[in-house]
Amino acid sequence: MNGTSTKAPIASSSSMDQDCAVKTAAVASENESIFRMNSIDLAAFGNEGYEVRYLDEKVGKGVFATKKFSKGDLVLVDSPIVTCQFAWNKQYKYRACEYCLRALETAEQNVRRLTQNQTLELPHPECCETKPELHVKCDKCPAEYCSEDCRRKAFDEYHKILCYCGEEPQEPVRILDEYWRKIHYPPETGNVWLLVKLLARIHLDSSNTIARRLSEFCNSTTSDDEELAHKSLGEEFSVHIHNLRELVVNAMNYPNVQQWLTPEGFLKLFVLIGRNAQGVGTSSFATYVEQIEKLELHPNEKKALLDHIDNIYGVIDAVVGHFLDNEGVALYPLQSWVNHSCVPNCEVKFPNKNHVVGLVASRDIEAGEEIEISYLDLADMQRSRYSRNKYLKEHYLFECKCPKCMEQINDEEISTDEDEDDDDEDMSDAEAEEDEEMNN
Ligand SMILES: C[S@@+](CC[C@H](N)C(=O)[O-])C[C@H]1O[C@@H](n2cnc3c(N)ncnc32)[C@H](O)[C@@H]1O
Repeated sequence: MNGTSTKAPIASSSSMDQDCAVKTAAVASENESIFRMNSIDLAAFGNEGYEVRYLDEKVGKGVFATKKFSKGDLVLVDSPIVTCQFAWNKQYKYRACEYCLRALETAEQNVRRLTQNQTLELPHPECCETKPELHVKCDKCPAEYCSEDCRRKAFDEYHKILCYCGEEPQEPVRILDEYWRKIHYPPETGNVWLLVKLLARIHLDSSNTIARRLSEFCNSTTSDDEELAHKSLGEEFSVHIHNLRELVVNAMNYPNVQQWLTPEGFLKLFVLIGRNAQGVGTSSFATYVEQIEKLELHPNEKKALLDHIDNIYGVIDAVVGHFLDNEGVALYPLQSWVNHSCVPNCEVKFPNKNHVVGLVASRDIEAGEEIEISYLDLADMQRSRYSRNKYLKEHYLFECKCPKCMEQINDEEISTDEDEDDDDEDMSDAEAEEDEEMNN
């Protein structure tokens, strides 16, 4: 799922056989030795409001409402296995909790940085939810956390083996970080750190729970009928994938993760993340604005306040454009089973202002309907059917059959200008260096 957007639907829920609920799915393809899907007790993932069903070989699993939801209801909440901030977002000093991505700047610090105006003042400071008094740092590296709880969880789950432990430029994880930034320019949609953190978690997890969970994600690099191949299998990526693997091997060469360090295993893990990860976004200013909107003030005062906020957004737009939030990516055990539609019934939100994801009904949903989100961001959703599906095929290995795509099925097969920008995440070394210099 892209950026801070989401994923969208599958076959329209109405066309789905509502009796197709299979509570236990064994859907491994024979040759997927590394990631063989175990039998999953899908019923175990049920909840009061939804259940997970196995649909068919092509689509795999999906999540279905078991009760009626009204527009605005929170349908599902999930916490990730791993989260990481985008490399460039961090490089540009967007301060977020290393564990949960909660914004660490106060709203005022946030707008001062984004507007490059160090004298800007925000009224009603009580509306800022940032709690600097709770923030803690790693003893050895620059990692910052929103609370002692996040610091401890990060340390136990992965940080004890990923901490920079100093500023040595030859540190394998630093080299990997620099290489990633050189080949992956904003807007970022993924991060090799998610993969590294995942390997660290597997290495440190004596109960093998993480490795088992990994086997539950769809992970093949081609579609079932082998007609569609993931974009990262393309020739233009082969050198980068080769180099990234070597750098990850240097950093993470632990005996119990070897199966994911072979060329085949690494590629599968890379594609697994691409097909299943969800963008996460947090912002202390946006949270502040939400609280401001709830204030009960005299109408004139409220209007003046909202005008002031509008002006600030205008300046931010002129200075940093859309590069507004702390942004990153996370891998969710349950939310990643929600399929895509170009006319989704749920929106992805972050109700706790951190990496906890919530799906909120964007319209009324009937019991039995499939829960669907959009894997495309708002701008991409406006593209032609051809453009939307080009992206979905290359990144998610399916062609969308949602009502909107079916309605547009006879439209001319034309791409929009944005298609040409599809590879904008890939940057030449020269561009990256130039940008890094600007940043320093
Ligand atoms: C994040 S996973 C969603 C859950 C997935 N169905 C599973 O079984 O784990 C994304 C993958 O689900 C499948 N998928 C999602 N939406 C789909 C749709 N509208 N039509 C067909 N396949 C879809 C694609 O294989 C895609 O790469």
